[in-house]
Amino acid sequence: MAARKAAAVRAKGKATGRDRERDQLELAVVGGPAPRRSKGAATPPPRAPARKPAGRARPAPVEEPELLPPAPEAEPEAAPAARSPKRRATAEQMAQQQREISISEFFTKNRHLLGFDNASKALLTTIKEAVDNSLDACEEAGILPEITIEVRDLGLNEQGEGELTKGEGRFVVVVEDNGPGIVKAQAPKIFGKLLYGSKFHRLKQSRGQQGIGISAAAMYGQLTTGQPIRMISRTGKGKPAFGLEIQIDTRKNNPVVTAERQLDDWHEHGTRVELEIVANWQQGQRFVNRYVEHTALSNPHAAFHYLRPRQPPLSFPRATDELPKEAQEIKPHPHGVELGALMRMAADSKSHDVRGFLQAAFSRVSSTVADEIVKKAGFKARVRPRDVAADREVARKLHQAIGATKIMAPPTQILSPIGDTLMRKGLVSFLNVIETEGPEEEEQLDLDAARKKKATRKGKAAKAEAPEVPDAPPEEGVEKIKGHNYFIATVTRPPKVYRGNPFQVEVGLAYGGSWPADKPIELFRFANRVPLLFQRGACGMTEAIVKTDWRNYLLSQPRGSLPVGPMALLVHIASVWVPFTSEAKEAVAHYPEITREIQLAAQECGRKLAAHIRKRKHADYQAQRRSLFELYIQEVAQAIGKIVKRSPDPIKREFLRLADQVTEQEGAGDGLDDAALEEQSRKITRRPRRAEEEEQG
Ligand SMILES: Nc1ncnc2c1ncn2[C@@H]1O[C@H](COP(=O)(O)OP(=O)(O)OP(=O)(O)O)[C@@H](O)[C@H]1O
Repeated sequence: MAARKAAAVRAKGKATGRDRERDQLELAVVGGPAPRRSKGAATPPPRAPARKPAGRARPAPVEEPELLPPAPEAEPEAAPAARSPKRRATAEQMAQQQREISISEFFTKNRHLLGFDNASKALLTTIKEAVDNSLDACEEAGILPEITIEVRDLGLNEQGEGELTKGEGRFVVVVEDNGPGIVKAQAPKIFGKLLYGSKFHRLKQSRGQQGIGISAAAMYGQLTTGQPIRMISRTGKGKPAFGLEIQIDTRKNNPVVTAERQLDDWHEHGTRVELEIVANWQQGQRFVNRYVEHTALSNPHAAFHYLRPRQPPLSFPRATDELPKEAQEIKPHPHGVELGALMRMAADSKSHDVRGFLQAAFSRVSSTVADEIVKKAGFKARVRPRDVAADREVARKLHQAIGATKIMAPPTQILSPIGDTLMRKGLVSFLNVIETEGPEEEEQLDLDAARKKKATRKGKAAKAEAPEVPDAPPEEGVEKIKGHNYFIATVTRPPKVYRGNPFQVEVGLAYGGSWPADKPIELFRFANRVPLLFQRGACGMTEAIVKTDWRNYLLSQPRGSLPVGPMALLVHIASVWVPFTSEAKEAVAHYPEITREIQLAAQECGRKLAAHIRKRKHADYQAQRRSLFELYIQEVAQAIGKIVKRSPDPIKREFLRLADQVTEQEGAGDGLDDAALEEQSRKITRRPRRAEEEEQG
C-alpha cells in the first residue's frame, strides 16, 4: 500500500528528496530491492514506476506498520548524501609501499602465533622446541635419549645465589642431548632461518613438523635480549665438536654466524643449544615443570635431568631401555590430495607418463589402480605429468577419476604409538614423581585458586578422596604408588585415517590415589608424544572427552564439561601429520574421524574403570559389614556359649570362618552390575542369622 502511494507521487513528478528517501526505506521493507546509489551522486537517480505484474493479480501484501522504519525526520543519518571524499592515495602511490614480507619479519610481529605471546609461555615454548628436536633426533638415529634441561636465572650469581628474579627477567635456557649431532654446514640454517627443516616435506610421525620451532626460539631470544643462539654439536668419534653463535637477519630470513670455535673435549655425539631470553620463571615454571613431567610420561624410553634455579635438580630415569618402534615415512594417499596439490606434484614429477607419476607419487597405487584411474579420466592418448601440471581441465579429470576409484586405505602400521605396557609404565613413573613433588596446577594463572587446590590435594584431599582399595589381595590393574592405590587402565585403538593421513589414538587413565575426588578430572593431551599444555578448551581432544558420557562409567559429569572424580586421563594421538589448529601446535583440530576414535578409546577405558569402581564399592561395603559383624561377634559368641554351655572361643572362630566364606563368595560377584551387587549384599546380611539359628537348633 505504501509502495503504491509512493509510486503515485513519483508518477506526478512532485516527489521531494525526503519523499524519495522514505520510498526507498518503505520499498526495502515490503521486499523491493534497495536502490543503488552511484558513487558521488548527490541524489538517487529517478526510478521508473513499479510495473504491474502480468497474469493473475497477487493479493496485496499484508501491511505491518510496526515494521516500518521511523520517519526520516527522526534520523540524523538520513541527512543529504555526503560529497565524494577526497582521494587520499593513488594506486601508484600505494604501489610504492607494496613489497615482499620476510617470514621472519612476519613472525617477529606475530610471535604469539608461534607460542611466544608472553614471557612465561615463551619460556616453555623455547624449552619445548629444543627438547622435541632432541627427542626426534635421538629416535631417528636409534639412540636412547639422555636429555638435560637447564634454566638459569641471570639475576643470580655464578653459584646460583641471590634473589630470584620476580616477574620478567633474563634467563638462560640450555637443552643438551646425546643425539646424532648436526652437520656444521647445516647448523646456521637450522638455527638462523625460519621454515628450514627435515620434517615438513615428509609424511612421518615426529614431534616437529613445520621447520620453524628452534629458529623461532632463537628469534625470540634475539628480539628480547639481543643475544645470538649459541650451539655446540658433534656428530661422532673422530669428528671435531664445533660451537657457533648464530643471529637471524630478519629482513632476509637468513642466518649470520657471529662467532665460531672448535672444541677439543666434548661428548662423543650430541647437540647443546643455549638461548638467552626474557622469561618469567615465577609464573612460567609451572608450565615447564608440567611439560617435563608429561614428556617423561609419554617418553618412558628417555631420561631427563632438569636443573632449575634455586631448587634441587629433578631426574626422570628412563622406564624402559627399549626404543619406540621406528615410525615409517609414507607417501600421500591419493584420496587426500587436492586439485592444486595434484598439479604441483605433477609438475615436480620425473615420470614420463601419468600412470608412472601416480604410482611413484602416491601410496596404494598399483599399476592396475593407475590403469583404472586413467581409464576413468577418459584419457585417450598418452598423458604426461607435465600436461596435468599445465592444463587445469586435464588435472580436474584426473582428480575426479582418483576420487571415483576405489583405492586401498593408506598403510597404518607405520605409526609408533606408546603402547599399553609403556603407557602404564609411564603413568606409574609419572605418578611417582607427582606423589613426591606434589602435582602441578592448571594452565590458568590463577594463583589463589592454585594455592587452594594444592592445599586440597595435600591435606584435605584425604577426606574427599575415594576410599582406598583394600590392601590385599592387590586387584588387577591397581598399582601402589607411595602408599596410594591407583587403578590404571589403558587402551590403544587400531590405526585409522583422516584426510588420507593415518593416525592412532591411545587413552590411559589413573584413578584414585591422591587425586581429589570432588574436582574435574585432569586431562593430559599429547600429540606425537608431545604434551599440549595450552588451548585445552579449543582442542578436539577435549571435545571428544567432554562428549563422552562418563556417567555410564560411574563418574559424575556436569553438562558439557569434563567428568568429576579422582582421575587423570591421558589422551594421545600419533599421526604422520597432526592437524594442529595453529603454528604454535597447542590444540588439535576437530576432525570427526579423530573425535570418534578418541571417544571409542575413552569408552573402552571407561568400561574398565566402571568394573573397578563397582568392585571397590562392593569391597568397601563388605569390609564395613564385616567390621560391624566383628564388633558384636565376641558378645554373641559368649551368649551362645552360655546357652549351649560351651566355650565361646570355638564359636567365635566358627563365626569368623563363616564371615570369611561369605566375603569370599561375594568376592566372586565381579562383573555384576550395581543392582545385582546390592541384591547379593542383602542376601548375605540374612545369612549369619540363619547360620546362628541352625547352630542353636
Ligand atoms: N638437537 C638436534 N639434533 C639434530 N637435529 C636437529 C636438532 N635440532 C634441530 N635439528 C634439525 O633442525 C631442523 C629444524 O628444527 P625446527 O625445530 O626448526 O623444526 P622442526 O622440528 O622440523 O619442526 P617444528 O617447527 O614443527 O618444530 C629439524 O627438522 C632437524 O632436522
